Amino acid sequence: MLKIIKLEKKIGDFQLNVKDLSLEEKTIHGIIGNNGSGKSTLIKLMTGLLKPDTGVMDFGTLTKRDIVITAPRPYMLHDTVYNNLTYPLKIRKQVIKKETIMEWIDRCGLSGKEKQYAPSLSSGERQKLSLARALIFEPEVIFIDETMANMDPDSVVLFEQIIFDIQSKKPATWIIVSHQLTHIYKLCQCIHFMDAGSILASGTPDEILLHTDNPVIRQYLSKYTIGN
Ligand SMILES: Nc1ncnc2c1ncn2[C@@H]1O[C@H](COP(=O)(O)OP(=O)(O)OP(=O)(O)O)[C@@H](O)[C@H]1O
Repeated sequence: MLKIIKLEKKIGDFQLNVKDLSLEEKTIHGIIGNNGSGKSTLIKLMTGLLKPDTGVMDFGTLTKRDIVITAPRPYMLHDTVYNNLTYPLKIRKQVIKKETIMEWIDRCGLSGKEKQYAPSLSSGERQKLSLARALIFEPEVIFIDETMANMDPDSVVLFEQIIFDIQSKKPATWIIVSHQLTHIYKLCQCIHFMDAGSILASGTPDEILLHTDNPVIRQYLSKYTIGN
């Protein structure tokens, strides 16, 4: 279990205040909520990119090396697509097999682009590469902050399949921030709704996305059609 107790962070006028959040491991979690509700701030705190004012985060025996976060506008190393994929393996002193790198390039729909300068990729392609770069070293916990927002629908489905494939073989813990609710509904086993810096509700996709009585969540959902 990844546990958070009384986590607080003030940034300007914004106050994050997560009293108690427990995330079951080897499960796919979604974090949803309106713009500015604190989703990115929460996962930046959880991954150590931001320092909390107060609070306890207990991730058991997991260390920073087991955790990865991908951003909506991912940073690309000033190098080739291929070398962007070898980097996470190098820093973790893992074996680099050309075959594995090429497999990931193919798998995420970047075939033929291995020698391309990564910063010259399109925004959707950069998101695909950043996800491949995050997954290639088989992390225990993966935080995805709207990293599929610029992908075309086929690519979103491709990554959904990659995620399901990983879960069937060597399950990881996923925390996915997204406004793509159909995608969240399909993927996640547990959904957490954020409002004004706090977790307003947690539950199954059906409880949160289909059958909630909460007026704030209903208002948020009223803009969406959740389906295939
Ligand atoms: N460096 C900063 N300085 C001032 N305010 C900030 C800073 N970083 C975040 N905030 C504010 O904190 C609030 C929460 O931001 P956050 O990015 O966590 O929201 P979010 O739920 O991820 O939103 P979105 O759905 O738009 O991505 C916002 O109101 C934002 O303007």
